[in-house]
Amino acid sequence: MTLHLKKAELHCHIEGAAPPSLALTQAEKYGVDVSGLIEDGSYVWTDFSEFIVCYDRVASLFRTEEDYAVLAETYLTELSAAGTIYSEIIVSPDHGNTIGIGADAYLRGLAAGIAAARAKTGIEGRMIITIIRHLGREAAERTALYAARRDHPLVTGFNLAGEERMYRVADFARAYDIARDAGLGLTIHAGEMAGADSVRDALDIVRPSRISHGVRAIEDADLVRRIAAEGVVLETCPGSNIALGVFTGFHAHPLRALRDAGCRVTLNADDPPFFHTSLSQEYDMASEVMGFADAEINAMTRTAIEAAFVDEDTRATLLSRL
Ligand SMILES: Nc1ncnc2[nH]cnc12
Ligand SMILES: [Zn+2]
Repeated sequence: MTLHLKKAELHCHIEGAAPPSLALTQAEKYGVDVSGLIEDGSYVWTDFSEFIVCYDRVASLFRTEEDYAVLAETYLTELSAAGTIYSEIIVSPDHGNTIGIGADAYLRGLAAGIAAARAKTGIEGRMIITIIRHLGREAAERTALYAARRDHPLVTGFNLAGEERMYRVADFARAYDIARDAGLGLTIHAGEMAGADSVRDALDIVRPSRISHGVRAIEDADLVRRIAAEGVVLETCPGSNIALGVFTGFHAHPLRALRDAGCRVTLNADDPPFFHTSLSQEYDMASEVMGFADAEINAMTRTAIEAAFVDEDTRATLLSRL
């Protein structure tokens, strides 16, 4: 168990953090039939494409500012109970538009949830606006412009999620230029469902300080050396990778190999209940199955705080709490 360890998370999609029990409550509230979506208390999907469909169906059960406030507060409160002092949630204004409340109300709700959790528990939270790869370039640039204009103190970063096997990183170069010019921290999903080329493109074109996943860089030793040399931080999510079949199990996951090669690595839960995990379970697995000592896990937590998209005063305060 790692309950005694402080924790920090850089990578959790907020709709992907909704427990099935909360999704069921939402479905009842809106009279939505969830057969085929939730069975025996678990989300139903079999591969990445189905996972994305399932994710979008769950997201559609959150329809008001208050629904989003409850979701963020619930998740962050649970994280705090496991010793977590910092969390970046990945948020998607496109979902706010899809459900009809609009991006502003969507972010307002999430921000209220973050503030409520902080007031109750002290956990610090930030929002990373994501563009969604399979929605294409125009939608991405629209969302990037929105992120650049939306000068909210809790919105501090920019990401690209969705189907990595669609489009090329170059198609999102302008969206990232907009986000970079706006001063947002940059990270990008790469090296999860696609291989080393995708990670190399992400580094060349986006020049991010972090990569979401990045674990398939292990397929190319030169690329691993480059990630280590450039100090790019990997937001690894082992449980997610295993659930999605990227690796066959924890014994086959490259977290340790990447760390031993000098890459800066962190532990994250991605979409915890979809992948039957949680941040504390990722820490437990790192300790009990992957064999990392407490000091090595603490180093990953410190790396997360060092790489967090926060102002320097907040970073210093968080580091002092470790
Ligand atoms: N693991 C993941 N990869 C890409 N896009 C996602 N959106 C939600 N979870 C995701
Ligand atoms: Zn992710």
